[in-house]
Amino acid sequence: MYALKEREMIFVFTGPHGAGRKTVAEMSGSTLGMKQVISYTTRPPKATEVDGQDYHFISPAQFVAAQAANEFIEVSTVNDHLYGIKSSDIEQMFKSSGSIYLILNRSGAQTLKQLYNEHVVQVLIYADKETLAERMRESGDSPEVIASYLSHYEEEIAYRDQCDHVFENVDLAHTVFDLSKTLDQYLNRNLLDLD
Ligand SMILES: Nc1ncnc2c1ncn2[C@@H]1O[C@H](COP(=O)(O)OP(=O)(O)OP(=O)(O)O)[C@@H](O)[C@H]1O
Ligand SMILES: Nc1nc2c(ncn2[C@@H]2O[C@H](COP(=O)(O)O)[C@@H](O)[C@H]2O)c(=O)[nH]1
Repeated sequence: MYALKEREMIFVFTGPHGAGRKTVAEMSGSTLGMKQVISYTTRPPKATEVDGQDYHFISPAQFVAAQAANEFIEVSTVNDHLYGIKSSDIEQMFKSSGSIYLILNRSGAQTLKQLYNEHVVQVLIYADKETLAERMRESGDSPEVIASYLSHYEEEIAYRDQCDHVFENVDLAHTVFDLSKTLDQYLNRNLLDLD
């Protein structure tokens, strides 16, 4: 496992599927100069997804081989598909950025917190169930896919009590503004510590 240096920070975005975690994390991330660590998954790519950008899409056999070689620091199964993060990718990202972010479900967030403790800031992004269903319908998900994602809603929302910050994402610009301001405090705190 990669040992973090004193001022290195990991921001973990969690919350229910479709809440806008990816959208707000990318927007705040680019403003604040944070890099995303991309997960590996055995889930097939959606029409709009790009390999290496949204996920590293790999076969179940490739995933199992990487797991057997102890390459993942965290693995999760969602809707029968495997997801994981490689320790080497975290180390690589820290070579070019003092802080990184990941988008994970609650089990992934929990594992990162256990592994890296005070270096991890957990941020929960949410919207109400009907808003999420509407967003998923708009992006072309079938009723079955929507139902299967929403079946995790309560479980993901219940994690809010263990998160450092919680944002309801209704107005996108508003969420990104508040989020960036909050995360900037952690980054500035580290800069001040350097003085
Ligand atoms: N505040 C918002 N208002 C309306 N639509 C939004 C808002 N935030 C995000 N969206 C849209 O909702 C959809 C889901 O957003 P996003 O992919 O960022 O969610 P996510 O939580 O990362 O979910 P996923 O697990 O699908 O990656 C996208 O089409 C995005 O453009
Ligand atoms: N614990 C982990 N969760 C992950 C990882 N990569 C993504 N995710 C989360 O899984 C669900 C499903 O993702 P989807 O893209 O298929 O909708 C979602 O909550 C992701 O944030 C990971 O490496 N570990």
